[in-house]
Amino acid sequence: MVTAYDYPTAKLVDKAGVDMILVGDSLAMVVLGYPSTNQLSFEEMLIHVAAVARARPRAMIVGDMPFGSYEYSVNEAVRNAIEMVRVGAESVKIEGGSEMTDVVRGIVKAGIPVMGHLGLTPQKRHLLGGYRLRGKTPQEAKELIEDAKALEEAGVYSIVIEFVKKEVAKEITEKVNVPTICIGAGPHCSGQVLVIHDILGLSEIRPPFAKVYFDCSKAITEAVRKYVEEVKKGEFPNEEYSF
Ligand SMILES: Nc1nc(=O)c2c([nH]1)NC[C@@H]1CN(c3ccc(C(=O)N[C@@H](CCC(=O)O)C(=O)O)cc3)CN21
Ligand SMILES: CC(C)C(=O)C(=O)O
Ligand SMILES: [Mg+2]
Repeated sequence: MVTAYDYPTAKLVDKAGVDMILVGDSLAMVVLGYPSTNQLSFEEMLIHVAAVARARPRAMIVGDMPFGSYEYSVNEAVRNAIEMVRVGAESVKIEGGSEMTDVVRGIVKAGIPVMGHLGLTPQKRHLLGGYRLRGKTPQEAKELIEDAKALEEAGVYSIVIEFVKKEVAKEITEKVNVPTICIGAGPHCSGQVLVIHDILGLSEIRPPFAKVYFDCSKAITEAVRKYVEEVKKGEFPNEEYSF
């Protein structure tokens, strides 16, 4: 799984062969320039889910429920999940464990597959005390395993495990019967996910677990620098591009 937030990127990552495209709320930070994911509105998320859906990818589209769109009540969570599906999401992801089981049940009852998200849940970072590695103490490990079981029991079809000790992610993967999709939680998971801007070297804040596969930032700056230079020199547009 990889994130994508717009039409052309969705086309490109789908062509690369991913199984799932996550329209993550990381959109807030990597595309919209907000300081955290907490600033993203539900309306902004809908615009990006719709853009990805227009690419009609083969991969399944997972829409990340933004902060404030599923916490007030089960009713509001279901209403918003339905809105996500109306604009093109094929499943939704919500952050949280045992405390979110009623919301998971409600959304699944409405016919929408729900993906869970445990460990470092960025929307709750003030409560967790920052973007820190989770599952370091036996108590934290125990809670994560219990949360995973509670989510499975509530009906999630998969669980994202973010920035958790690899041994704990392994134990969760062994103890639940739904696939685990990990990010910064080691290799002993059913699948992996990364933020596309991290893969391409286009993010300012890059977590320690994100690998840059190709640094596009230099290529972009260089291409535009050349264009500026050619325009200033009067080399562009030349005959070929003039009509
Ligand atoms: N570009 C990007 N990639 C991501 O994977 C991502 C985002 N943005 N934004 C939303 C969350 C935030 N994530 C993050 C962000 C920072 C750290 C990080 O630097 N952790 C430090 C400690 C920082 C602290 O103590 O607050 C570490 O070394 O553990 C980890 C995960 C993962 N998610
Ligand atoms: C990193 C993934 C799991 C995510 O939630 C996001 O991109 O918002
Ligand atoms: Mg997210």
